[in-house]
Amino acid sequence: MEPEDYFMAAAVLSARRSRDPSTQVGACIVNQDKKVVGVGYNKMPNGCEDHMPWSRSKVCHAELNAILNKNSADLKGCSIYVTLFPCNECAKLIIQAGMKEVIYLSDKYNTSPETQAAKLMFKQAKIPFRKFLPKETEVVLQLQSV
Ligand SMILES: O=c1[nH]c(=O)n([C@H]2C[C@H](O)[C@@H](COP(=O)(O)O)O2)cc1CO
Ligand SMILES: [Zn+2]
Repeated sequence: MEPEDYFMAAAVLSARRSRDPSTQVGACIVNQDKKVVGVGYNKMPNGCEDHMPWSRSKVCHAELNAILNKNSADLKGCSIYVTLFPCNECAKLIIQAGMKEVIYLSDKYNTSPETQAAKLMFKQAKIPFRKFLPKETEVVLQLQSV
């Protein structure tokens, strides 16, 4: 499997854990040695899952969780693979963490002010973003031993 397909597949798989009924988002952070250093998905804050109805405003975004889950000292020079273009709040985190590029799958909220603000900030911070172009468009997982 191509490394980039693997990284985006890790983001897609992570998104599968999200309990957001409308949009499941996954993020996978990769360092300059092409090692995965953090993954995350959009979820309620720990311990709050059972006490609140699902609410978009209370959720921790996939990018935030991937950053907090990092297993390296810092994220300087890392790339982030995301299944949805980051919002303005996540863009700030990505910029401040010193990441070097953003690779996204969907840009379905392209016209929203949050996405527009995120793109503006990435441009100003000179962090390139590009749409992911897979080598393989489908990954089949077999979880049963034969
Ligand atoms: O950067 C992001 N990261 C992220 O995790 N999300 C999550 C928050 C919500 O749970 C969901 C968006 O919900 P909706 O499609 O209903 O607006 O995606 C959304 C964005 C950008 O919109
Ligand atoms: Zn966000």
